[in-house]
Amino acid sequence: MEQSKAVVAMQHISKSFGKQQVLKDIHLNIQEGEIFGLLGPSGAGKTTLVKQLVGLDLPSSGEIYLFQEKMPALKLIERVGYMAQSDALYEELSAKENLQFFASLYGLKGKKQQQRINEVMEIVQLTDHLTKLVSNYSGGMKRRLSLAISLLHKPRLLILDEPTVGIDPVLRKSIWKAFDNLKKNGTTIIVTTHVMDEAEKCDRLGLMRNGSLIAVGTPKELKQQTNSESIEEAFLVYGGV
Ligand SMILES: Nc1ncnc2c1ncn2[C@@H]1O[C@H](COP(=O)(O)OP(=O)(O)OP(=O)(O)O)[C@@H](O)[C@H]1O
Repeated sequence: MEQSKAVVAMQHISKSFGKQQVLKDIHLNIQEGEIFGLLGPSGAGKTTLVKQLVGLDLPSSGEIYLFQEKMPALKLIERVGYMAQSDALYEELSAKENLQFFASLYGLKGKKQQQRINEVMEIVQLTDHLTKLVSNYSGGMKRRLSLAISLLHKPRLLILDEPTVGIDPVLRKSIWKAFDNLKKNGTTIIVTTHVMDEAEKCDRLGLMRNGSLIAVGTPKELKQQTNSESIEEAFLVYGGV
């Protein structure tokens, strides 16, 4: 795959915490407008990998380029939207106040801010709960609010760590529809997931196990190469289980 135009290029990324090597020589390019899924069991290193991508942590070795610029680079922040695995919300504030706070960090003010807040809340179907205190939100609602916040500044690259945990299948479907719409506008999306039906919706998947990327390909390719009926089965074949 062509590296020069890649939105994300990871070269020989390794990460250790003390003696534990958590990422092992990861090499991966992701192109503009792709929905790329990172799939792997708990502890495989998915969160650690996306943290290196957004610059929340530095790899022990290797290089990361976003939009052909070497990370870490502060100016890339405005092009990247990140939704962490645990919600970083102000519980004592309303959803609207949370959105206003994050929007102002991105320099969104006045009418434009209000308009964008309405747009992102519509995407996640929380419009009717705009003024509710976050402490009164359900777990799934908090996930959706976090997603709305990550969309506020219209990032070109969206990195989502298990965005649909605690969200029921109907809403999950509508959120994936929103991802498809963002993709159509050229947004690149990286999503970590445990959910197999979500994995099937990705353009390409990276299968992670024990800190290594053991296979990369479209869901169809991964199944064909392993003679598998499902991604789950393909994963087990690649993992040698
Ligand atoms: N700050 C840290 N210090 C020490 N070890 C860490 C740290 N962060 C992650 N690890 C270790 O790195 C390994 C990978 O963790 P990571 O959270 O990346 O996995 P994951 O694939 O995202 O798992 P899950 O699906 O459960 O979120 C685990 O063994 C974890 O304990």
